[in-house]
Amino acid sequence: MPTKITLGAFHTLGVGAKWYLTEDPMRYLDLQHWIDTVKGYEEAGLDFVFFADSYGYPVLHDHVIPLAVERGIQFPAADPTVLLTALAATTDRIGLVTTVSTMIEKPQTVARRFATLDHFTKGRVGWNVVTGSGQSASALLFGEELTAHDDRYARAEEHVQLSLELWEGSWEDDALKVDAETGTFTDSSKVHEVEHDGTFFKARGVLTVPPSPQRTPTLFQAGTSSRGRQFAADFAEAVFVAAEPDTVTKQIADIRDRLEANGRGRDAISILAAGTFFVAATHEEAVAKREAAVGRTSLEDAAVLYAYFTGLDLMSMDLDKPLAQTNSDQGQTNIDRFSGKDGAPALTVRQILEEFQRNSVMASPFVGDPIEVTDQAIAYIEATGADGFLLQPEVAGGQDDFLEFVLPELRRRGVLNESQPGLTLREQLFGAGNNRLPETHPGAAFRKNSIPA
Ligand SMILES: Cc1cc2nc3c(=O)[nH]c(=O)nc-3n(C[C@H](O)[C@H](O)[C@H](O)COP(=O)(O)O)c2cc1C
Repeated sequence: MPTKITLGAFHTLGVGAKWYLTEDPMRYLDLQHWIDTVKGYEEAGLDFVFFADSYGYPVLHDHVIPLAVERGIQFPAADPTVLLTALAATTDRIGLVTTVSTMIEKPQTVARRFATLDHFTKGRVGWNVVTGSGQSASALLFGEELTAHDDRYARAEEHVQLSLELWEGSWEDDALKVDAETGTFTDSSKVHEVEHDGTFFKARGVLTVPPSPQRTPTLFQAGTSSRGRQFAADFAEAVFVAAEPDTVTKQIADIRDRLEANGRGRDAISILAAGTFFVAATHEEAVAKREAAVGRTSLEDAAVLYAYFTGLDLMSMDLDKPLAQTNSDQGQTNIDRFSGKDGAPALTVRQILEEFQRNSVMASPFVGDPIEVTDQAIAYIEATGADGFLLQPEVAGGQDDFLEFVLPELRRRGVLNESQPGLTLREQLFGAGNNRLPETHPGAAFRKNSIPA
């Protein structure tokens, strides 16, 4: 068990899956709603809030699936990087993490935006690096061919390498002078042009944003395919996983083995398991909440959702047989999850649809009274080797239940990684003083000076 459990809250800037059960489905476009929500998380003591993002939406046979548009399934969604500046201004200790895919924008753009956000947040920003869910849609939107799954990771690798070089290698720590007497703004001998001539990107020049508190934003990652886990072990500092406990345990052990092989140390990544919580004063009330949140997802809706994550059309397959296709350039995690890999049984197409109806891409929820669920949560952390939870939103409870019932009990037991004022996000995850990438991270090799972090 980690010394302390880390907690984050998951959101998207999209309409929620069960929007029809909520009072105000459009509040996701209301800035004040997010300011109030995230302020509430900060006051409750969460370590970070995470906004998932993608340019994608459900597509089959090169066209948006009409049912996705009609029912609001992974569609529509707005851009969360724009939201982070407002949250930077209205919070002062919670970590602010969002996704930018390495498939859309160039490293130069991403590096500049996150360096700016790192200043505005005083070092509280994190970048969730993904190769992108809903890839068919975003490839079509940008007028490109769909890039093969593992090639997307090759591009992600080069993207992050160049971004790291821009963040860590452009400016020496003491390059900025701002000396009005001499009129010297920057010591030009301490600003270096980055040169890169790669397969996917080319660059010669400098990052124009002066050094920020973390330099490199805290790097998150979320794809758990085999290629994704290697990418995590190479670059990530925090990873999101979402699967049943046995699978999560194997994924975590695998990521930590790969970390060790890379010389980064088994604890170099904070692994956060996506968790859905239905908690109430009594067990029975909690079960009733869970039932109330099951929603009206039809098998057709579930198939749309599955197509979004995998590109596979389950409705065209034999419902009583296992998946007719087990490779997809769209996303491998939710195929591997059901196709008998890692010792788990292969599910039939009907069982997969039913599982997506119930839990979508998430694992089964925690359900019970506050003591039961706190015990379950701690047992989960001990069994899987995860470092904490990424709390999922739910219409009938979810994060609110967790904050009301579980958080106080975890706090009473002294197992929380209490969020501290004045720390960067990296320090929040790895302890005070760790505001910069550790020397064992590949990004450290780009530093031009030897001033310790
Ligand atoms: C908790 C969690 C959050 C995720 N957030 C995003 C996201 O914001 N954007 C995205 O494109 N993919 C996100 N993913 C990952 C995708 O589901 C998908 O696995 C990945 O983009 C494709 O890589 P893979 O083939 O290695 O799975 C998330 C996954 C998890 C478990």
